[in-house]
Amino acid sequence: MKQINITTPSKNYPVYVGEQAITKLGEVLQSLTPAPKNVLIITDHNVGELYLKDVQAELDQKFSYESFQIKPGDSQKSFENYYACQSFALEKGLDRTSVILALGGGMIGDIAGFVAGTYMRGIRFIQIPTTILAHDSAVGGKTGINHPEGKNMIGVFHQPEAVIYSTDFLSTLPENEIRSGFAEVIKHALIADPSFYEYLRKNITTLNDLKDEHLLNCLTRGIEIKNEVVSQDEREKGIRAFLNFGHTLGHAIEGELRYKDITHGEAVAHGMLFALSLKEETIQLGKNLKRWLHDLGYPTTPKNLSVSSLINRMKKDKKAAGRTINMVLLEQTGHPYIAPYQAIDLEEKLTEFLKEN
Ligand SMILES: NC(=O)c1ccc[n+]([C@@H]2O[C@H](COP(=O)([O-])OP(=O)(O)OC[C@H]3O[C@@H](n4cnc5c(N)ncnc54)[C@H](O)[C@@H]3O)[C@@H](O)[C@H]2O)c1
Ligand SMILES: O=C(O)C(=O)C[C@@H](O)[C@H](O)[C@H](O)COP(=O)(O)O
Ligand SMILES: [Zn+2]
Repeated sequence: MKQINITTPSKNYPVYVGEQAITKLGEVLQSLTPAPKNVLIITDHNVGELYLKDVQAELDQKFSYESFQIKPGDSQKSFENYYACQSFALEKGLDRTSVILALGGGMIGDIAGFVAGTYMRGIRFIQIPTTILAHDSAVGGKTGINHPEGKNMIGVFHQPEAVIYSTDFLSTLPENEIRSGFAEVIKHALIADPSFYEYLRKNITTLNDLKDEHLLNCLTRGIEIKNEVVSQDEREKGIRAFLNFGHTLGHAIEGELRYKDITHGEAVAHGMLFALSLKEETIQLGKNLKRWLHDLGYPTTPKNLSVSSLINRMKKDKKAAGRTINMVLLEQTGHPYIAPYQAIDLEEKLTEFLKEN
């Protein structure tokens, strides 16, 4: 098992990654001060069915616990479910010593983290990620829920006590979720590490390659890159915005599709291709990435998207300032920067992009 230490101004914490990492859970909980009075596991029905018993087995006879399950899917990262989790926590008598366990992918990590960050003004939580994508979402402390008007519009920065990443849980992921998670791995490589990008290009030529040592390398290097950024800029005053590469359009697509019918990573993949298409210097990089993604089975952009609706959503992006849409672009691999755009200029480019992709 590997350990990566996350260092942020508000908290330092370990990420344990590897087969059977879940066996660390009891030890991690026992090390907390004050000792938790009780534990609340929040998960979704799919993950609950598969792995809740493994987590409960680590708690049995040591901690008193309750479990709460919500429906799967990003449309469930909602105010209604946030409220339902809070009500359950109150009913079950969680107090300020209690700990929430977020067992699932990024949807669960984000909503359960937000519940923890706001219950009685903030209690502790532990991330137990079960998707490849969650190498990104479980680290760095961004938590929150969606609003029909925009993705992750309501939330808090709240760091977990630990991340326990049991890679044996990843064996049941469906193919589209493997693609979704790998898109964020590609993002980390593109914004921060040209040699890691080359490694991925060479070694991941089919989804089948995403296992064993390659999978572990993807997760650990992705987490290290995220830590390098978040440790310098926890609250996104500057360089953390680079982690949003591909997200300005990606989030707009997810919102237009009502957080259904597309995975987060697929939407981000479209957003990265769009960003790379905007500058002469990265057009070839974008064309190569497009061919690779196609070979890995990523879908083309959804049809029937309204350009003006997408642009309206991009204007409300959290990086936008006044009427300026701030896009994360690359000078080249490993060199991200922020480029300001007026909506009218992006509209034309997006129309062209959607026709060709
Ligand atoms: N906080 C952050 O920094 C951050 C970073 C990236 C993404 N996100 C957020 O994360 C969310 C996406 O996360 P995700 O891609 O993990 O999606 P998800 O949590 O919705 O999981 C995807 C699907 O896979 C299922 N699933 C999860 N683990 C499984 C397993 N081991 N085996 C079988 N099925 C499993 C889930 O039930 C769900 O149907 C989005 O809401 C996105 O905004 C947050
Ligand atoms: O951690 C970050 O910072 C990121 O931007 C990581 C993204 O992959 C993630 O999707 C994040 O939730 C987007 O944040 P938002 O602030 O744009 O909602
Ligand atoms: Zn993301």
